[in-house]
Amino acid sequence: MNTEKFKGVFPAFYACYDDNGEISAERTQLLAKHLMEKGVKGLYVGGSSGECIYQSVEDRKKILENVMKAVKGKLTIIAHVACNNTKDSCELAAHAESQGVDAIAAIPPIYFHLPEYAIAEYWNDISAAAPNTPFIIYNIPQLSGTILTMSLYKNMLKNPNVLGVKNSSIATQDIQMFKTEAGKDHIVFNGPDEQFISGRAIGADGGIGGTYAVMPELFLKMNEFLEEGKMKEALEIQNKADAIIYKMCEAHGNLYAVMKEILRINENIDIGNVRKPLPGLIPEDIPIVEEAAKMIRDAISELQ
Ligand SMILES: CC(=O)N[C@@H]([C@@H](O)[C@H](O)[C@H](O)CO)[C@@H](O)CC(=O)C(=O)O
Repeated sequence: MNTEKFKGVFPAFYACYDDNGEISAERTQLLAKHLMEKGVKGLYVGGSSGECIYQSVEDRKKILENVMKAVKGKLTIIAHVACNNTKDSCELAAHAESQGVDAIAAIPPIYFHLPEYAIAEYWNDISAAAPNTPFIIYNIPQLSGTILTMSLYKNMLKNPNVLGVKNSSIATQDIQMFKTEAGKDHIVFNGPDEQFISGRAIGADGGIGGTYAVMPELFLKMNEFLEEGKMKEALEIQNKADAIIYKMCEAHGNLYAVMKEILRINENIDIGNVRKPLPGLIPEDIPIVEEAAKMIRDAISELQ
């Protein structure tokens, strides 16, 4: 497998809605082009930040098709396809392959706590529906309720299409364990943006993050510094990024609602609001959002 194209900064793509809350093809393409111009390596489409759990199969196909149309093969595209049932997930996996994505990804099944052999079967069924596309396990135990154990990972590595893990668990040590187990020709992505540099330092090849899209410059610069061995400089930016994330998390509205508003303020890009039941912004959130938007502008202007 060519793993080079998976190394770097991958914003988790946001759901782009029109003013009625339906998927907007135009706004999806606009955001994809905007991020491409910022110089990111690729996009992670249809994950948590993409509000996948609140979208229909048709919604998700439409988003991916428009991202593919916008980037025209110039970015590495990873499509998250899990739908919480095997049939729909396989349909999205086959669709993603037909669109020419670089990899597909999937969380484990949620709600019922299934035995590991059933989780492996779920992932392998999805992978088999896109037989010519690498498969990435999305480990996000705090949301999915399932931990990617080493025994489950070892079992999954028997599938030659398994490329690695997008690791959103909080312990960075997990990154090291997945990396060591699978070896050089596999990939591990850092999930928590708050510890981008720690994840990269312990072995992550790149990062997929929900907050990158509002401040790609900061994550690109951190990545650059890390590649040059400049840890002190990278840490300085990480501290600023973390302060911004904590500020954004102060709002009553969901983090994605905050970030969509920040895109409007800082970039003049309107991708609509969040879909219910995610809470939208309330008037009291506006000063918080404005402050976070300014913190982002300041941090970018301070980059060397
Ligand atoms: C729990 C969670 O949502 N984690 C995010 C982080 O990027 C997160 O938004 C960020 O670290 C802020 O807390 C990502 O790992 C999720 C992600 O990349 C996705 O949208 O699929």
